[in-house]
Amino acid sequence: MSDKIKVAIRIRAPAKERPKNGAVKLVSPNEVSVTQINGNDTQKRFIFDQCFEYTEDTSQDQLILYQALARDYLLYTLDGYNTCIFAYGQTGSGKSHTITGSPESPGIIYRICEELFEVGELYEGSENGTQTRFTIHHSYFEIYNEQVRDLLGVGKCRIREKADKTTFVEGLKEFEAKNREQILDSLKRGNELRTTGSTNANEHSSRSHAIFTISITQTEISPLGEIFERRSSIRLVDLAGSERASATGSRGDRLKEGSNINKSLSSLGRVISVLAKKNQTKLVPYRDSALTWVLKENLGGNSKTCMIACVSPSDFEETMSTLRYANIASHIVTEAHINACEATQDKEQFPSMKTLIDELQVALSQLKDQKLIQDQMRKIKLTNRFLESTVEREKNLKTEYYDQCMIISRQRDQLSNSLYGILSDLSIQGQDDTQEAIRKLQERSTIFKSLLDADWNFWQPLPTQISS
Ligand SMILES: Nc1ncnc2c1ncn2[C@@H]1O[C@H](COP(=O)(O)OP(=O)(O)OP(=O)(O)O)[C@@H](O)[C@H]1O
Repeated sequence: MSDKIKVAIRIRAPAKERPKNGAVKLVSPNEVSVTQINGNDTQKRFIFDQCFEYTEDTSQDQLILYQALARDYLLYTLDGYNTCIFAYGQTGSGKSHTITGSPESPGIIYRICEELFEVGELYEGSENGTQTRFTIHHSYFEIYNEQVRDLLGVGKCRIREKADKTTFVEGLKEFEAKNREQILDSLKRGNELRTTGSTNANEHSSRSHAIFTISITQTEISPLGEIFERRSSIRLVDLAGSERASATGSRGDRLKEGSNINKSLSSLGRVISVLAKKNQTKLVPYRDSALTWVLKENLGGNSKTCMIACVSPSDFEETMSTLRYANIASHIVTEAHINACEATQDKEQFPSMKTLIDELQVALSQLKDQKLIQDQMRKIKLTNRFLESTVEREKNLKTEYYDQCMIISRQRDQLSNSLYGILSDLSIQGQDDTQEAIRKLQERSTIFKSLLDADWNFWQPLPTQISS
């Protein structure tokens, strides 16, 4: 799909250190006027896709810019397009403020991270049997004095060309991120390593071009095991600022850096003007600088790209130069397409994903078996506890019965003694007392029998039936 590079203008809040020879104003949401304050008050007007003015509430300004402009690029990326937002402008005009910002006044990267994971959670999961997985990676590098340096990994990297003529940074480390904090932590670490320096125009001036990339892989697996994959990335580029040595007061290293920055921005300008010409047949000089070589696809290939041109409200010459540059860029057309591949096209990956599904199914059935064993273990433990309490109860019962048995045995002894006494009496006293002795004997024999019965019951088997 052919797509024009979108160009937006952002007018920053006035800064004390800036010259006051111009007045940049918003005429309408897509038009700015620049007036030169030189007695004649010459005015020029420029039309762009969108224009943003400053207000007293910096944080609110950041939110408005994100919602009205940058969010669309996150959504395009989620649709599967490669996208890029780059901030261009003179030094101190608010590029880093726009791209990164600060925790108090978060810029585009902060806000993208916030929404990316929220949206990721919504997309992920299962619907109609189709599983969707989201994987997010990020990388961060700078181009300083024409050298590429990984800000998250170690050392220098090289820009290489692939067989399909796209370029990539060889050796650049990509890190997976599971949440917003992991990306923001990398951003903080990278910014601490990024080359900055102090100039007359900006106390914390970026002396390198910084490129932060978030890559998203969305994998959908249908119930039949077919795989549909989208891989896309969003590049957030904070360019070093164009500057005039006289304005920045640079010397020594700062001067050398400044000259390299200007060279690469001029080369970006040349690439932009070649690309902006309709039916251009001229070779695009991407190789002229590391910056244009690495941004090749974003400027003239498969990418939806947005340029945010940052300007100061009162600096006539610099603002005019930025707006002219932006105006040329607004004519560039890129060819963005959704980076998706279906299972049928992705034959190499298909068998490996099928193997993965088979392995997952085996693991699942093993887990089910484990669950069964756990259930049985629980039952056995319960039965065991029940058996223990039954044995304990039996023990107590036996003790009770034993005590009763002792009592009975004592009573039986007493009874037999008494019987023995009666029989002795009988033999001593003679006939008259016989009747009385027999009566006593019968009475005691009844008691004796009942005691014997009780004794007999005691030896009945105990109730031993235990349910499992
Ligand atoms: N729109 C804005 N509102 C409020 N403050 C801003 C705005 N733009 C920039 N600033 C402030 O101005 C200062 C310089 O801005 P910033 O560092 O973003 O400029 P820059 O274009 O990245 O400069 P350089 O090219 O030198 O790195 C910072 O303190 C920043 O917070």
